[in-house]
Amino acid sequence: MRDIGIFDGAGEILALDGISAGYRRRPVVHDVRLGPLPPASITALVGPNGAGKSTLLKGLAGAMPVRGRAMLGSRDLIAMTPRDRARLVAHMPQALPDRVALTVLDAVIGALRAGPAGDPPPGTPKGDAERAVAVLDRLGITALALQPLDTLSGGQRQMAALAQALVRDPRVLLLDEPTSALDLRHQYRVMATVRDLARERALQVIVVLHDLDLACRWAHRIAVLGQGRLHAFGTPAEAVTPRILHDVWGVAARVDARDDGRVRVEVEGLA
Ligand SMILES: Nc1ncnc2c1ncn2[C@@H]1O[C@H](COP(=O)(O)OP(=O)(O)OP(=O)(O)O)[C@@H](O)[C@H]1O
Repeated sequence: MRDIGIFDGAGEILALDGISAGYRRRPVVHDVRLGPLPPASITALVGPNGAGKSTLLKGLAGAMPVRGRAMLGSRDLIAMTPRDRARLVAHMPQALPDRVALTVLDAVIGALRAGPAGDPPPGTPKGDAERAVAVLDRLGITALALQPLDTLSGGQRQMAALAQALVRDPRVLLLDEPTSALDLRHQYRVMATVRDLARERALQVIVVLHDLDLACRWAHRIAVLGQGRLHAFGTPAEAVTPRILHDVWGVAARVDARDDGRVRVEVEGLA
């Protein structure tokens, strides 16, 4: 397998086994077996609207019931108590934070205090407010700290939501379309920050993305979900093929392999 930029080093492998989830007895995610996901890596979860991507993330985050196993090293996230899982997993949902009068800084501090958080890396400031400020700084949004959420643009609220997930110092970071409202500069900033954090802290990152170019550019692994089932998993070149684009998205597309092992997708029409 041609691999791109996976970092050597510490960290635990994540592997999903037989994950199923649904709503009021309507199954939506079916028996997903995914992995092993290397430590310190980004896995992009892609697929058409309604494929079950958000449902899968919510299940892993403990926000809805789920069957199966999600092994982080030797620990099963699904079998853990909510408190133990909250220490390891942070979830940025698709829905943006409410338009409330809370400032960004208070919202990020609130996220940190919402439950038991992970252990911060050495050198992290001790106080909750200092920890929150450090995350805003890392994301380049310190200037928003004292602005109320209800005065922010959609993209700014998306950055605030990401800060709420990052401040918890998780081992597993689940991001649901974190760049959908962002301009090019902020898309780059978010993906580069997430990549750097994955490397520095040996995080597992699973990120839902609709933009396949963004996914192929930043992710080490791509998982393709269609109608709640896993259709492909591998490096971008392995998982994003004309056949998969045809079968899962219903489009006719050209996929150009690049020298660096990444791919570029050109949709030419509907299949
Ligand atoms: N709260 C809910 N109650 C009932 N059904 C739901 C609920 N949320 C999602 N669904 C259904 O589950 C299916 C999968 O939805 P999900 O949001 O997981 O898909 P997705 O792949 O994230 O889609 P998108 O790319 O459009 O965000 C859809 O058919 C959707 O209608």
